[in-house]
Amino acid sequence: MTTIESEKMSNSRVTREEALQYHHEPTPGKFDITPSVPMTTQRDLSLAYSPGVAVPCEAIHENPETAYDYTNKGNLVAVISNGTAVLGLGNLGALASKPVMEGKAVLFKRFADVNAIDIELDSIDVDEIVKAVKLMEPTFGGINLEDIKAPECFIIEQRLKEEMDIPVFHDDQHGTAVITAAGLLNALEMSGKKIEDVKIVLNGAGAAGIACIELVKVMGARHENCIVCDTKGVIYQGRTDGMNQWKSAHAVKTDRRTLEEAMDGADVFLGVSAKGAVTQEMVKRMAPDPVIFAMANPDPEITPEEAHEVRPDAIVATGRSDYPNQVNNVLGFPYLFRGALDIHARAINDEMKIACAKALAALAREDVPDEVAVAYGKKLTFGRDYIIPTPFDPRLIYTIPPAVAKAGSDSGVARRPIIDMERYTANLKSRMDPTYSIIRSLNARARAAQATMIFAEGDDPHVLRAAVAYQRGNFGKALVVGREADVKQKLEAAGLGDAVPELEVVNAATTEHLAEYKAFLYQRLQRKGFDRHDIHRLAARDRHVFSSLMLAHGHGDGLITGATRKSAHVMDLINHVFDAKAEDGAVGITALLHKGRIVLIADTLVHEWPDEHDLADIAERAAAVARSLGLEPRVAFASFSTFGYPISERAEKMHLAPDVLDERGVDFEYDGEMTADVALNPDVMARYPFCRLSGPANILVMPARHSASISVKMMQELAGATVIGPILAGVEKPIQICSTNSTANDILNMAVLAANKVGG
Ligand SMILES: NC(=O)C1=CN([C@@H]2O[C@H](COP(=O)(O)OP(=O)(O)OC[C@H]3O[C@@H](n4cnc5c(N)ncnc54)[C@H](OP(=O)(O)O)[C@@H]3O)[C@@H](O)[C@H]2O)C=CC1
Ligand SMILES: CC(=O)C(=O)O
Ligand SMILES: [Mg+2]
Repeated sequence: MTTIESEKMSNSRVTREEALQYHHEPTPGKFDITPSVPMTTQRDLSLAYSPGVAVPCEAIHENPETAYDYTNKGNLVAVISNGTAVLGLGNLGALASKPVMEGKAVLFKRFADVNAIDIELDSIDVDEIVKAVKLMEPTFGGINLEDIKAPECFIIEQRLKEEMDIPVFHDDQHGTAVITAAGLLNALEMSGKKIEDVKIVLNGAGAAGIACIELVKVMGARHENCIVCDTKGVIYQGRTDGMNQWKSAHAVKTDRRTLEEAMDGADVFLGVSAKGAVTQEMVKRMAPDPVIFAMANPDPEITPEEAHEVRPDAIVATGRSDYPNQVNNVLGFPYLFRGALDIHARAINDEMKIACAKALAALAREDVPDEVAVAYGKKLTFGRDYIIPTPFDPRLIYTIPPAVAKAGSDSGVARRPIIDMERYTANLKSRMDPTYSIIRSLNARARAAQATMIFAEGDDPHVLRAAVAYQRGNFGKALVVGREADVKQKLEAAGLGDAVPELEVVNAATTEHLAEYKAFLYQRLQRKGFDRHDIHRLAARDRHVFSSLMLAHGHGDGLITGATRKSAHVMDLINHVFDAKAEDGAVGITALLHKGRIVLIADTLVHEWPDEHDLADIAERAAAVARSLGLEPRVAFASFSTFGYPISERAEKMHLAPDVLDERGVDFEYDGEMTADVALNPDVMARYPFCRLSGPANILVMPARHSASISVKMMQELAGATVIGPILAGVEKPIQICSTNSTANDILNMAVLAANKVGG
């Protein structure tokens, strides 16, 4: 299987139902707004609203620049569309463009920590749109125009730039042009050609097309070497049909009239037009080592498979995330605005765009760090399948905005230039939520493991959704335990009828291995009061036991269960097949993800009331799990007392546990006992200068299972923390016990964790 095939398979199975469900749950749409200040007391109310709010109002009235200090203006961008060119889908109107605009807003946040709000304007009148956007100037630090069709977009952007004192940036024009320029620089280097010499064909003379060809010409491409086409074919000198001033500027003297003729001998094809606009016949006519950027969304002008079939020597890029070489403005707009906002820019000018393109091109040539390779499940090296950085590259956030900010400062559009670039870069690094990269690494490792996962509870719709997602996400094979008719009916009811033929159902009543399983179980339980009748009942009728038997016999690599029954009960059943008790060394560890932090809580599942030796065992197991997640462990033995005060019989074991680890000579940091605030808050920890932890704890070993479990549930319910686990460590095979209120996504996360254990 080629890289392209495997890469495409891993992500492309997005069904209509999945896309609609993604947009519907947990709440309709793709983002929420949360306050960043306390808003609980009467005093908070007095500060946030009347009378306190009057003070910043007057300050801003006196000095408008202080709006950047006292409001969210400086980190707020409006994503504005009228829906006249929604991706390559055409004029869907303002309302139907909202999912794309919400999506762009989420990408701003995810990739560059820029707050963005979508605004859909129900108008095709240029004057009306200009007026509406201009009136919003006080609110925003920048304006990102999106999916507004040409030629109106050119007039709207130009007028707004002239009339507004904040950056106005039409992403489809300049975002696309910047990324195209970056990709093209590298692709031409690969094919050993010079931009001054190459023959370029551009298909699509709209927002994206005109901006791309202009930037490519600024970079050195010669006017006479560039042929631009639209729906009417080649834009030649003297053409009158379907023309406008922006197209006319790129008309050339030529006899060629069709795209097919234009492609004859071309070195580069740039497509920002529509699905399927390019045929294999056209591609065949291109020059050796052709560069093909088929960037129409959601479907390209020609797929990489089609292009490579007839031209194995082609360097191919698309706008999609499921092929190598994603030339998409997502690599630009988050970082261009981050850099622009951070210097309180008045505009995003050409210097900033060129700096962005050059920085992107340079980043793709750099050695790709292992963490990126792990996240993508393969080593990326500068070459035909890697001419541009991948959108999830964590280096983008601290590489591109500094280049943009510097260019903005040097070219005079900064209200507040960055003085200390090193410090700025360090701030950008710490700005991004580290939990993203951990989750991505877990996913990548799970994909590499290709584990066959047993989903024990095939009668539960959440479990079925997770099993389908596991398989469609290319993590491996999902085996669902249940009755075929029942699984089919539940899948259909969940809107996943098309997944029925994909999932393998294992029915205990009809499996060929039942006799083997029963013999194994009888061997284990015969001296524990179980007769052959009991064994049959357990093996054939209890899906937790049956699934555990499958796992024990290697008929699956990992087991996911517990979504329908209480975990303690499920643990008892699993213990019939595996040695997963406290005395066997089993430990339950739950990961809490909240506000960019990951904290492991242990033991949330197995030890009811551990003594100091058990606590030391738990710490060791948790430290190993932390390392497998890429965290350097810092263990705190949590208590209601800190370093011996107040004295209490209940806290004594927490006080003694570090001594046990001292004796064992372990290779990670630990200390205690201490309260949760000492463990987690560096300022409070600083009151105990002798504390041996070098930073806030990322593992809290709890005094008992009840306190561990209560803490997790409180963080989940009160703080909205994401919970992964409990991860069952210290058991021979990967088993994950979900909770009864798990969502399909929680269950999928558990399967990913189990697959990570299979991968080692
Ligand atoms: N990968 C990326 O990052 C980006 C990709 N795009 C994609 O580029 C495409 C165009 O977007 P945008 O410029 O905003 O839209 P516009 O509506 O502004 O322009 C569309 C242009 O494409 C031309 N066109 C449409 N269909 C064909 C066809 N079959 N053959 C030749 N030309 C055609 C139109 O011709 P005419 O003038 O004759 O009507 C027009 O010139 C979309 O598919 C969009 O998804 C856009 C931005 C970023
Ligand atoms: C990517 C993008 O902005 C588009 O296709 O319109
Ligand atoms: Mg767009």
